[in-house]
Amino acid sequence: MRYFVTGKQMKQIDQDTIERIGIPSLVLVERAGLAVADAVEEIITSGHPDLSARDKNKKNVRILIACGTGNNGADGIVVGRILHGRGYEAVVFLGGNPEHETEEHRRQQKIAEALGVTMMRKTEDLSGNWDVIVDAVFGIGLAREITGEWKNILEQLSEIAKRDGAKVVATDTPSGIHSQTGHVMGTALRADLTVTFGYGKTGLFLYPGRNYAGKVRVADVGFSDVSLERVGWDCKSLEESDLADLPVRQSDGNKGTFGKVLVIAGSRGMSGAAYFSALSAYRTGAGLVKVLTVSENRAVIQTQLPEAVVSVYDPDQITAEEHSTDFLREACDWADVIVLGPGLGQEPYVEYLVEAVLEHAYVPMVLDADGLNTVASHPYLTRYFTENIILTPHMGEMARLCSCPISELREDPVQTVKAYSSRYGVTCVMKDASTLIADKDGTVWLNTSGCSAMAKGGSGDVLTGIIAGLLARGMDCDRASAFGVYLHGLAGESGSAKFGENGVLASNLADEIAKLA
Ligand SMILES: NC(=O)C1=CN([C@@H]2O[C@H](COP(=O)(O)OP(=O)(O)OC[C@H]3O[C@@H](n4cnc5c(N)ncnc54)[C@H](OP(=O)(O)O)[C@@H]3O)[C@@H](O)[C@H]2O)[C@@H](O)CC1
Ligand SMILES: [K+]
Repeated sequence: MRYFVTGKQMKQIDQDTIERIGIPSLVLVERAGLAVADAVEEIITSGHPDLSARDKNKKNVRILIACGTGNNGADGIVVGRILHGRGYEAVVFLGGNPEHETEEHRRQQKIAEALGVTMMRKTEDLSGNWDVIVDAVFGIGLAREITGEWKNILEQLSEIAKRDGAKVVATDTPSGIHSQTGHVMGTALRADLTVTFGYGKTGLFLYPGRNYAGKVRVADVGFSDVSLERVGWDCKSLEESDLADLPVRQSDGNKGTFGKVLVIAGSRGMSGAAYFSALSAYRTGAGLVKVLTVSENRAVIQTQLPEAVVSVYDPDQITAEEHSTDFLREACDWADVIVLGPGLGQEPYVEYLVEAVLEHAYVPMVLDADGLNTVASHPYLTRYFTENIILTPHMGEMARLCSCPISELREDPVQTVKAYSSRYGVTCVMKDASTLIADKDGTVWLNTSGCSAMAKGGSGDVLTGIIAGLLARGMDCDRASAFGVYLHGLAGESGSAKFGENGVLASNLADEIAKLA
């Protein structure tokens, strides 16, 4: 499990480490600079074929370290000093008003001066022919939109990097990216690699920040989890080693042991969503899957997925009249887990169907797609929400549920999903390029697996089925959601490796999940 923090939390961790624990700031800055210098050298010697050929003569490798006036700049000066000491042509650019330089910054300048490191202040000198640019302009101290001189400098650095084909290594955060929201604050310098200190910063994993950060490496520079526990964190994130926590399949189990999933999905002329959810629930390990759908879909689903039990209804019989939905009560009683919504459509009867299921279900439920749209158009249905419910809206559906534009939801996505879950006491999976999951207690998971292959028809139905499968295997709503999203992303990655990001289909995702879950 990884923990991501906001810039503000990281500052408190800094403070706790220095003031309470007693590790001097000088030590932290030194280790931060060393971690970046090592990463730069790694790029020079391995990642960049042109450079490794010239590595025999380190003096020919030209590295620019662009430094701001804060402690991010102080880290940068350390990077310059270390690389200079290792024999590279490392040049430190000091930008901004010298009167604003921090104590650490001044201390590092003195050391660098004593060792003969080249330092310059004129922006005209930026235009060398650089192999690597180290961005040490702004870190977690970026406090406002970037304008004026710094905007010009960062834009100039972007152009120079492009022109020279230089690799850009960001120190802690790419300058211009908000460490909490991932927003571009006026302008930002795109990195190939970001070496971030202590803990991942949420903004490096949310878009557009994620695009600017490139590969992210978290370097241990001396912070301790003791400080993290005191200060708190913003989100959790699953990693491959967490898959060991998936429930083990009992060797003496039967199909009842592994849970019965009821998929209430599909509408006239629309059977695909029901099929993908049911297939994925089975592929994730559910013992028995029943699809409850309109009569017209019986034949096609039985043919596509003979393993599923298919039960049907006539939509014309579902009305506001109470007994018209009695069959739904019986179906709910049968299930250990319910999926409600994929491909249900938005005909008037769907409101009565959704209400009846929400009212009569006492087991964990994944509410998706048209189930969500129905709740958005009939907000009174939220009164049936319980902690057993997982909502899986994409951003458009979330905007409808919250009655506000997507742009507003993205202003602070972590807070958006947290506020919704806490308000209604549900688990909410807000699906986006970086999906966020929040439970009723305010814990947020940020998912880092997956790729653009996931943005395709049927992909959401597969995710719904995966989460249902994990619920059927006995996981709690919050963990089933976080693990489901993570596995879904991994399935996208392994599917892409076979078919390419353009070629992966929802059915491939369901097939890949079989090997992962
Ligand atoms: N001991 C430690 O603390 C450790 C810290 N570490 C490192 O320090 C970094 C945090 O350092 P930090 O707090 O000094 O902030 P930093 O990111 O350098 O930026 C502040 C400067 O930027 C300026 N500025 C801000 N926004 C601006 C804007 N829009 N436009 C223009 N200027 C703007 C602001 O100016 P001011 O607001 O004062 O005018 C100030 O001068 C952290 O990311 C990590 O790299 C590690 O070494 C571990 C130990
Ligand atoms: K930076």
